[in-house]
Amino acid sequence: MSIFQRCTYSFGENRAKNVLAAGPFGYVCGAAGAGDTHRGNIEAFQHYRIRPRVCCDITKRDLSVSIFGTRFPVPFLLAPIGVNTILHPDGELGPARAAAKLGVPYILSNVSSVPMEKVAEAMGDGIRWFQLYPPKDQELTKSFLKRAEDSGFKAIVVTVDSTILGWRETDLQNAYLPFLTGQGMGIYFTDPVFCSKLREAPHNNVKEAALKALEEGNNTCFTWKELAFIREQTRLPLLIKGTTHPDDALLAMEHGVDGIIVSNHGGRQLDGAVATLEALPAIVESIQGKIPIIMDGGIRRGADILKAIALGAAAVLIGRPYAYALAVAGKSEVEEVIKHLIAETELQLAISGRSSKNDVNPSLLMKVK
Ligand SMILES: Cc1cc2nc3c(=O)[nH]c(=O)nc-3n(C[C@H](O)[C@H](O)[C@H](O)COP(=O)(O)O)c2cc1C
Ligand SMILES: CCCCCCC(=O)C(=O)O
Repeated sequence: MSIFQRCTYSFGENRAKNVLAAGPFGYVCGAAGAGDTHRGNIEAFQHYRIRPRVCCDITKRDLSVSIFGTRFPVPFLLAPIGVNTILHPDGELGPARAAAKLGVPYILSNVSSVPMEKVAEAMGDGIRWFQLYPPKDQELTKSFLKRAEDSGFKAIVVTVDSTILGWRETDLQNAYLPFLTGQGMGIYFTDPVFCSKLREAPHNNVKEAALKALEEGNNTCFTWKELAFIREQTRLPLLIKGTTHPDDALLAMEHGVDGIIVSNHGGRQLDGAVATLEALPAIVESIQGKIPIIMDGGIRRGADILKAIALGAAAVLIGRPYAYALAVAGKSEVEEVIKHLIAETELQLAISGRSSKNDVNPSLLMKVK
């Protein structure tokens, strides 16, 4: 089976491929190295099958989940995906508005093409979290965090698996790096601390400004010490995104994080890395329910969402499926993806003989491979 055929309904890669040029399509669909981890994330869901119960009252169904004291209607959020203007002119405003309309939380990428204040304005009361690629400069870190707090973002997600970019062969072949034309720079280029480091305004020399931003994000000396610094700077719930190792999950908790996102960046960073669904149980075991664990990587279907929850995830992130939809027709198509995933997950839950997310536990699954 091709991994191109698993996205919900008709929102998959194929439709995005029809509307995107080779560079942007390769960027979103591509992965690191041979793509083994990207494929592995998706295939891992086939190693588990759902074992439904019957003769259960499934008339009332509740998919809602509470994280950091906020109740979400469904157990998924939209993953941070940067540089959305390569997919659609609305950029991040498309998924942000779709998520807000349907009550699904949206995690805004640090490399958004749209400034975070504009995304916040577009979302109104919609639940939003801010994803940080910790820059080298701590003053810039503080500025990003303050802007996020002032704009009503309710949690900070620090992505820790991408202080250096992976070996992305499709992008290398296409010589494609969208940041150099200023895409994905909406937050950097509007930041006073960042702009004070430049010789001229970013829009007068886009390439130089973008290279400076990439240099900030290329933070190869980021360690637990710098995470502790971030912890001190915000009272918002703090999550790390990008671990698959139980020891790192424990270390993160010791450094005061409030949640873990088990992720390998959709296979875009370390090829050959363990699939996230396979990594999840050991992390659940190590954390012992003390803080919520969210996972992403390969979630394409309602069945995938149920399987991740059964293995201990509090919620999951939807990544590429909404990016493909954005490319096809902007906000309205992102809404369609979200609606389809909600409907499919709810039906899957019911037909499994469960009426609430709280009834979903490892007994729902059978390991088959
Ligand atoms: C085009 C693209 C851009 C991404 N940008 C970011 C980003 O800015 N920050 C981040 O933490 N993760 C980023 N990710 C990773 C996603 O948040 C998520 O971990 C991944 O897409 C999950 O894999 P899946 O899409 O195959 O389900 C990006 C992924 C893609 C496909
Ligand atoms: C400074 C980090 C740039 C990351 C680029 C966006 C991303 O996460 C991805 O393409 O994957």
